[in-house]
Amino acid sequence: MAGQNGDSILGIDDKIEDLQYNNNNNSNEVIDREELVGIGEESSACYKNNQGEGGEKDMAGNSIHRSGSRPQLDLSKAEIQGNSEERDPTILLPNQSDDISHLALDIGGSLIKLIYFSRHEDQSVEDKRKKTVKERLGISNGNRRSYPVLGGRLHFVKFETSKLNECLDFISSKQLHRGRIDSPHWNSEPPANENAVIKATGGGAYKFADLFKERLGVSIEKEDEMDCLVAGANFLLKAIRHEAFTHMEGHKEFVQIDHNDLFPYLLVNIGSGVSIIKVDGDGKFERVSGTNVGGGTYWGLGRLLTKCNSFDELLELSQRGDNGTIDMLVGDIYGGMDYSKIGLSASTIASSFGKAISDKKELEDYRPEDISLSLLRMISYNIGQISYLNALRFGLKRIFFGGFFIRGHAYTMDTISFAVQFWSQGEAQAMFLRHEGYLGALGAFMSYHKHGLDDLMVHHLVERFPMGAPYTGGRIHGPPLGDLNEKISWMEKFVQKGTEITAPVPMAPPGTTGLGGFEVPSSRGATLRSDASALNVGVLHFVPTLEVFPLLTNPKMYEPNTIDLSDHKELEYWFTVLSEHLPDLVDKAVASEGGIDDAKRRGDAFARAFSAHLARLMEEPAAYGKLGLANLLELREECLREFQFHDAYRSIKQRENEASLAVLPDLLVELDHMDEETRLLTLIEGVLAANIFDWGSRACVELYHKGTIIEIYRMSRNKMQRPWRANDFDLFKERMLGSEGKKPKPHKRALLFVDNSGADVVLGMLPLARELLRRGTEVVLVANSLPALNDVTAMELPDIVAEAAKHCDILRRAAEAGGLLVDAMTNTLDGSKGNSSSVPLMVVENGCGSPCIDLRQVSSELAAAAKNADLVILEGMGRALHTNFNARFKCEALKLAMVKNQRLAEKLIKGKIYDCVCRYESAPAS
Ligand SMILES: CC(C)(COP(=O)(O)O)[C@@H](O)C(=O)NCCC(=O)O
Ligand SMILES: [Mn+2]
Repeated sequence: MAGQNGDSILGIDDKIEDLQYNNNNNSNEVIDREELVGIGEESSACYKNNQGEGGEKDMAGNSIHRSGSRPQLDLSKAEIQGNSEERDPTILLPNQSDDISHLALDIGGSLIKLIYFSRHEDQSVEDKRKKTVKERLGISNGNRRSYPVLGGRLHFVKFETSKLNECLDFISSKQLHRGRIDSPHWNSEPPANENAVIKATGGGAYKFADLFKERLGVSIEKEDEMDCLVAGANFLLKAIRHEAFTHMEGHKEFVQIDHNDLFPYLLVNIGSGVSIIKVDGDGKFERVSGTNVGGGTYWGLGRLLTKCNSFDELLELSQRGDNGTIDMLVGDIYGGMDYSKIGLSASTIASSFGKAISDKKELEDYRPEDISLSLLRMISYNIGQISYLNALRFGLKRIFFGGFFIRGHAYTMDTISFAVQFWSQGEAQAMFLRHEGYLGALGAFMSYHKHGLDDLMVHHLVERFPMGAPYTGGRIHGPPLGDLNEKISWMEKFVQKGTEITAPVPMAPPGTTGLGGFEVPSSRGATLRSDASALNVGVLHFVPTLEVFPLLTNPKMYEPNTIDLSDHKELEYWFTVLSEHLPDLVDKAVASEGGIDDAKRRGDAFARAFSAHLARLMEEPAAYGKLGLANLLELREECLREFQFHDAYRSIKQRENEASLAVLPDLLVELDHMDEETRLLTLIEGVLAANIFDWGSRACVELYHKGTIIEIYRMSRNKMQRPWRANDFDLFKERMLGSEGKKPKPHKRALLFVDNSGADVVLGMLPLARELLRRGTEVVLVANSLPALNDVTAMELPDIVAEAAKHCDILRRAAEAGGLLVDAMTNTLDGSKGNSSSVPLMVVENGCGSPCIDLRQVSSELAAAAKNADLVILEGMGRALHTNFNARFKCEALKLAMVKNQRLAEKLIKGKIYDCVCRYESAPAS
C-alpha cells in the first residue's frame, strides 16, 4: 500500500502517473488494464460484497446506535379483510401499538376524515461529546414551552361515511381512542378510558356521538365546522411549503405563500355542499356565501342518472365522456360559429344538459360517460363562478379551494380554474390544496390544547411518502405499514397495483380555443386513479428541533435544488440513472445485512417500492410537492430505511476509513514539509481528488473495480492539476494568506460540511480542517445525522477524528478542546494528557439523512454552530452542486466538488466528467 512501501501519498514518483482519463461514454477507465495486473486481488478484497458480515459494529467494534426515523409498529396478526385479490382490500393491524397522542375526526355526509398523531420515541442520546459541543456552542437545554413538544407524525386516513363501522373498527384495532388526549405531558400515562374524549367536527359528530360512546366508550367533543375548516386551512398554508398550487390546462404549479401576506383570502370548501368563507386571520372569518350545488349534487344526481356505485367510479366515467352530446354549446346555437363579439367560443357551454330538451331521447340513449362529464362541468363551473363573484364582492384576489369533491382530479381543477380565470379576466387566481379533504379534521386536531403544535413552522415539518396504505389508494387502513414481514408481503402483493395506477395527469395537449372554452378537456387521461388525492398526501413528520440555517442570506428566496426537474428530459435522465443504479444498491443493502434470506426479501421489496415511487413521479412529477433531484435522492434513502436498511454501505465505509487512516500520517508529514502556499493548494487539490470516492456515481463505481483505494486516490491526485473548470482558488488563497505582505485575520469559525467516508473525509477534509485549526480558526465538522450512500455520519466522525488525532498533535489538542476525545483516546502522540489551549474541533449533525442538504431544515445544533461562523465550506456533489450551488450566504463560502457525472458537468460548468469545482464567494457587504 502506498506510504508503506515508500511511495509518496501525493503521487510524486507515482508509477501510474502517466495513465489518462478517458471520457468516452463507456470507458471511464482511469487505470490502464495492464497496470492493474497484480492488484486485482487486493482490489476485489477491498470492494467485494461483504456477504456474511451482518454485524452492526462501528470502526472501534462498538455497537452502533441506530436512530431509526420511525418507531417499530406491531404488525402481527395483520390481515387482509375480504378477498385479497380485490382491487382495494382492507388491511387491519390489530396489534399495532403506535404511541397515539391525538385523534381527530371530520365526519361529513360522504366521507369520514381521520387524523391521528403518533409520537416519536425520544431516541436522542445525550453523550459527553454532545454535551461538550452544546456547551461550546452555547445551546441551552431550556425549553421555551412549559411542556415538551416531542417529534412525531401526523397520519391522514379516510373512510366512506356509509361504512362508519369500518372506521370504528379501525380506531378500536389501533387503540386510537386510548391516546394521551389532553394530557399536559405527553410522556405521562394515558388517562382513564371512561373519560376519553375525541375531537370531531362535521354533521356526523352530532349524528354518531352515541354510537362512538357505545362502541368505543369515548365522548365526542364537537368542534364548529367553520372554525375547523379555517384553522385547518391556515395551518396548512402557513406550515406546509408545497401545499397550495394552481392548476391550469393540465399544468400544476406550486405557489409560495408568504405567511405575512396570507390574509385576507377566500376559502371555498367543496364537500357535499359548498361553503364560501372570507378569512381575515387566525380565528377571524365570516361565511359569506355558499351553494347547495356541490359534491353531493354531483354524486347524487350522477348516481341516479348513471347507476354508478361510487363517487370515484362516476369521476372515472367522466374521463371518457363527451359533454357535447348532451350540453347545448354556443356552436349549437350559432351554427357551429364562435360568438366572438362577447368572447365565447363555439365549444363554450351555453346550457348544461340543454340538448336534452330538444332531443327526442330518453336517459338510456345518453352515454353515462357523457352525463358524468356534463354534470361535472356544470357543477365545477358553477362553483368557480360563484366563488369568483364572492371574491369580487370583497376585493379578494386569492381563492383557495378545498374539500373532497376535488380529489386531486385534474379536470375538475382545470374547470374551476378556467371559470375563475374567465370571469375575472385573469384578475383572480384559483388555488388548490394538497390536503384538500382534511381541512376540517386538521382544524379539529388543532383544537386540542397543549399539543404545542400551533406555533410550529414550515421548517419543523418534513413530509414523507412511505409505501403502504395511502400509496395504492386502497381501503387499507392505518398508517403506512410500519415494516417488515407483513409490509414486505404487502408490497409483493400490492405494489403492482400501485404502479398500474394511472394518475390524472394531462394526456392531451392544451386545447383552449382562446375564446373561453375548452375544445377538449386538457386533463382527461385515459384512466383515472380511483383515489387520486390520497396519493398526494404523505405522512407529516413534526421535528421541532429543525431550524432554518441562519447564514442563508435570503431564506425565502432560497431554492436548494440546482437542476430543474420540470424539464421532462432532465427528469427522464435522472430517473434512468436512479433506476439503473438500483440493482447495485440492492446488492450492497442486502450484503450489509449479511445477505440472509430476510434481507433479500427486504431488498426486493425496497426495489419494488422505490421503482413504484419513480413510476408514480414519472406520471405526475408534482405528486409529492415540488420535485427536485435532492428530493429523489432523499426518497431513495428514506425508502431504504423503510425496509430497515439503515446503513447499506457500512462495511465499505469502514474499509475505506481504515485504509485512509493508515496513510494519513505520511500525508501529514508531506504537507508539513511544504511552504504555506503550496500546502494550501495541495490541500484543496486533496479535497477535490478524494471526492472521487462516491458510491452514488455510476462512473465511480466502475472505477472501483479497477484499483485499490489508495491507487485510485493517488491517480486522482495526479490528475488534479489546475486549471479546474470552476476555479476561484486564487481568491481563496488571497483571503487565507493575504497579498503584498499583508496578513489577513484568520477566520473565527469555519463550518465544514463533509461528504463521504474514507479518503474523502480522512485525506481530504480532515487535513483542510487541520490547516484551519493551525491558523487559529475553530472548526465544526458538519455531517449527516443518518447514513446516506457512503456519506460519513456525525456519529461515526468522533472515532475517525480520534484515530487521526493519535498521529497529529494539532488534531489531538483541537479534538480535546472540542470534546471529541472524551473517552475515545488513550495513546496520544507524546503520551501527555492534552491541554485545551487549542481552538476546538467539533462535530455536529446536520439534521438530515440524504446526500444533499436543504438548508431550510437543519439541526438546531448546526444552527447554533452557525451563529459565530464566518466561513462555510460545502463539499461534494450532493451538497455543493445538486444543492446549494446557487445558495448565497451571509459569510464567506467555499464550494468544492468533483463532478462525477458527464451530463451534470456539461450542464453546470460546460465541462466533462471528473472536472472540479472550487467556487469561493466572499461575504456580501453588510
Ligand atoms: C449521489 C451523489 C450526489 C453523491 O455525490 P457526493 O455528494 O458524494 O459527491 C452523486 O453520486 C450523484 O449525483 N450520483 C448520480 C449520478 C451518476 O451516477 O452519475
Ligand atoms: Mn456523498
